[in-house]
Amino acid sequence: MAVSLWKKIFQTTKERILQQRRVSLYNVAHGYEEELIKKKLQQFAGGSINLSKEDNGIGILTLNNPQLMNAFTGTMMLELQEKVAELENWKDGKGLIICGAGNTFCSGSDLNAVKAISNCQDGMNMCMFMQNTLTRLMRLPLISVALIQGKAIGGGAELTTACDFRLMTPGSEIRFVHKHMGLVPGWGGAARLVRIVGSGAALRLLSGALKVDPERALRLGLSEETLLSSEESASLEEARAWLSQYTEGPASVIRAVKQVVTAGRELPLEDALRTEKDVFGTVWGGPANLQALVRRPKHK
Ligand SMILES: CC[C@H](C(=O)O)C(=O)SCCNC(=O)CCNC(=O)[C@H](O)C(C)(C)COP(=O)(O)OP(=O)(O)OC[C@H]1O[C@@H](n2cnc3c(N)ncnc32)[C@H](O)[C@@H]1OP(=O)(O)O
Repeated sequence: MAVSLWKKIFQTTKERILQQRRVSLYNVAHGYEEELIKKKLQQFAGGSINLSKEDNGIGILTLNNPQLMNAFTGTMMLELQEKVAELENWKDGKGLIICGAGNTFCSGSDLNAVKAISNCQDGMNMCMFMQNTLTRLMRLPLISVALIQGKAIGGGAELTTACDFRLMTPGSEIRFVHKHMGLVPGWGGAARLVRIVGSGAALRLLSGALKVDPERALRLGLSEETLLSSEESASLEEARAWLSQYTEGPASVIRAVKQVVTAGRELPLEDALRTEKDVFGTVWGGPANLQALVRRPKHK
């Protein structure tokens, strides 16, 4: 009886944590028509989003449309949503690196597609589609890093803010060019940028459409580190090594760490505390905890 009650409580907690992660910001109640925009996006094909899941629990997500500086075509937006869903179901995952093919990050949305869907309804639906996807990406229980080589422009700059950390290669730049396009960020990039660099710096970056080089990004706290190499595979190796400092250890614990930080970042204090309690319950008395109690490590 007691065992089945505990099982039920544990199951409900787990479901609650999972639900919180997958919940979409927008649905029909907001006038969002996902099937409509998916059909539209399908018409603008090209490029791909590639995901490789390594045995060490690190995923590498590559934006692959180098002819257009990895601009997001419609089908790439759809593929990104699919890959995020795949990562949500990857129980052994601990970390994620997002990078671009051809040694550049991403130049935002494909301007050819944007021109064709420049009416208000399509624009709103595309905006809600990308916000839903990038919010799910941000909430993945994986420690995520944007590896910025070359240029991260417009929506590409926004994508970097959906990651926990940004690493830049020498000579790379992040630039919110939206103002020059008569726009503001619409993929959630402004809201996230304010939380990363503060409202004053965010206002300067957006209203000036300023180029952010690695030095400025470090000063602003937008980037964690400037890597030594700007060569494609060497910088990926550096990013892997950087991330491994934080993903060392059992997946259950690393994922739990990300979950409590996500709750602290997003929820009002009391809700964050409750989530922390729920997540704590998933690791307390778990294998890693029991093994540590046997080993009794000294943290000198
Ligand atoms: C909310 C998101 C928002 C939205 O649309 O809703 C945005 O993302 S707005 C921002 C959209 N992006 C841009 O305005 C970028 C425009 N492109 C550039 O500024 C430059 O191409 C740059 C800085 C990315 C790269 O410059 P570079 O000199 O290194 O290369 P090229 O200009 O020769 O580019 C090579 C080739 O790629 C084409 N290209 C680049 N970006 C895009 C794009 N976003 N959409 C479509 N095509 C793009 C560029 O036109 C060149 O093709 P070519 O046939 O040789 O002209």
